Amino acid sequence: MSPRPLKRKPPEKPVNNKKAIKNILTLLKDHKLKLTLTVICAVISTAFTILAPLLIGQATTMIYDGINRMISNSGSIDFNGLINILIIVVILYVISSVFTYLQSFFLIEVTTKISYDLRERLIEKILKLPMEKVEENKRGDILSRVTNDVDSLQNGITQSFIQLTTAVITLIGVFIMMLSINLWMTLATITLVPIALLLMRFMTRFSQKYFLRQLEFKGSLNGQIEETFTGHDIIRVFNQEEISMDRFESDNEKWFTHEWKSQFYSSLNGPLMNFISNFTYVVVAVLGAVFVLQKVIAVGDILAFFQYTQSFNRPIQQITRVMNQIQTAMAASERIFEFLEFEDESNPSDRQITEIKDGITFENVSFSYTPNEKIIKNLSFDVKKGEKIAIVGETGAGKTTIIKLLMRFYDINSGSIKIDGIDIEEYDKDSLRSHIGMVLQDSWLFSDTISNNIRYGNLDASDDEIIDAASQVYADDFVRRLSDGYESELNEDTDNISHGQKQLLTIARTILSQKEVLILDEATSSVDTRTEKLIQKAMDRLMEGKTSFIIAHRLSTIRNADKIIVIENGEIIEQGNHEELLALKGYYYHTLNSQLKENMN
Ligand SMILES: Nc1ncnc2c1ncn2[C@@H]1O[C@H](COP(=O)(O)OP(=O)(O)OP(=O)(O)O)[C@@H](O)[C@H]1O
Repeated sequence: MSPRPLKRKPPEKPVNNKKAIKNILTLLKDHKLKLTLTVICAVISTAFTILAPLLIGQATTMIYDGINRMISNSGSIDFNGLINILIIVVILYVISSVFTYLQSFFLIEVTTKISYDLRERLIEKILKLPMEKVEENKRGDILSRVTNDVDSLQNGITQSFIQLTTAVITLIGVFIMMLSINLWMTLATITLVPIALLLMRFMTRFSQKYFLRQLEFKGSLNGQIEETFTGHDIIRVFNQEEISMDRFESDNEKWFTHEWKSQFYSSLNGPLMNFISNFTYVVVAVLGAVFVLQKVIAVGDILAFFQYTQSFNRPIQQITRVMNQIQTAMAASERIFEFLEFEDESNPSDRQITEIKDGITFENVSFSYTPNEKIIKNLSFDVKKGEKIAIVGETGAGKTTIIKLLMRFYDINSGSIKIDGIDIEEYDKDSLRSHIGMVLQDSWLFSDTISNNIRYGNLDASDDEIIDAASQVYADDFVRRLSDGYESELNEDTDNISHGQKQLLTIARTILSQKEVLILDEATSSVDTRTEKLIQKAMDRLMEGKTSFIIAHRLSTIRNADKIIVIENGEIIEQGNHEELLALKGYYYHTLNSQLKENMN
């Protein structure tokens, strides 16, 4: 298959907050019970923490009064009362800790389940996407959505839920407690809140756009890292290290700049909030001193009030901090849902193909990937059941495209492709594909044992059937020579067996799958002559009695094909069997001759 230009994603639009929140809410909807429990636990644990300073304040007043009594010789500190208060404080803190733990416990259950479901939905979506969508999205970008974005969303929900609920409850509770101590001091504290909120909004708006761009570059960089890794040997062979590095550096730098800016603006929040908080502290201290002198409030109350002022500022700081996480989570949710909202591949018919009786016909088929460029032009040919048809032509002529059309990876623009006289558009796509087996140039094997790789063709196959399939394609010999035989593990890039051996294994897999129609994309990469002969024999064995499409590069291998079609720029320029095409003295004749001469040389 010919390489395709990589498409870069267009610059991302700013987050649609309303939609992102709606999407996050739909995720939370299924977990109402646990979320309610989380909130209840948060209320209890926070309420108990809020009560403690008041009691500690009372204890302080008790000590203060006791010392005064001792000075005036009229009594001493009420130690019993003091111990009672302290015991209650300890109990409050213990209960509060238990409920804080429960709050996290319920929430983690919810968020990990949400991530689990999202990952599953994303993978399911990848498998259901139409071909063009898969091809137009970079692998690294999709990978980044499944891993990074799901993680960011999970962290965002966990952190924001815990911190927001605690912060709001604390704010309300502390406000009530402060009011119960003194109205004026409370008013002085809360007048500074709107200023803090305004600053917070300003900073968040600034950092938000950088957060989003940062995620985008992360996706792009992931794609490049993956390409550098998978194409490592190619990059080295072509001495393209520098270009690769330049490309990487440019995106890495953009990531760096955006990450730096987003972190910078969000980190300004902390010092600003601290300043406001310290300012409040001073105002309250002055007012408190005046009120104590006027004997309006007790000394312990001042101490309690100071603690409340701090507890009042902390949630505001927490909210600013959490705002950034919410922004990241919303950006992540947007990228996740944008992907999930792609239309699935349509499959309107459920008509099944039980058996192919007559054959396959292409009638005046035209097709283009992009509106302006016709790749297949008015193509007509037919293949009878059990026949072998070879498709030949220069690279980029459209051979692979013909196969993609037969598989219905793309829909044709005009004409029709028929199986037994019925348009393939009238069949269920899965049923159509289930009758077709493929052996491609890039033999796709996964990291598992050799026997499981062959078994992929038919999951119910017994060990004997696997060995039989391998023997039929002459793979049994080399497999047995491996130290663990059929149980040998192929590594991630399957580079522990040769290219030719991989081909033999994929042929064995296809033999096992017993498909009626076969598509063989002949490997162009050179394997040694002995393996090449083995592969050829294996392919012949595979094709026995099947309807086969062979995309051939070496014309010597298709002499005995029932029909050969020569494609040029998406059109058939010659068709017939080997002898007929030789007699034409056209493309086939000349190409075959030049290939034979090359071989002799
Ligand atoms: N997904 C795609 N989007 C746009 N153009 C494409 C796409 N796939 C292939 N093409 C273009 O269609 C033309 C035919 O490609 P095709 O892969 O069918 O050629 P081919 O004959 O199989 O080539 P090769 O022998 O190199 O595999 C090429 O010009 C190719 O660039």
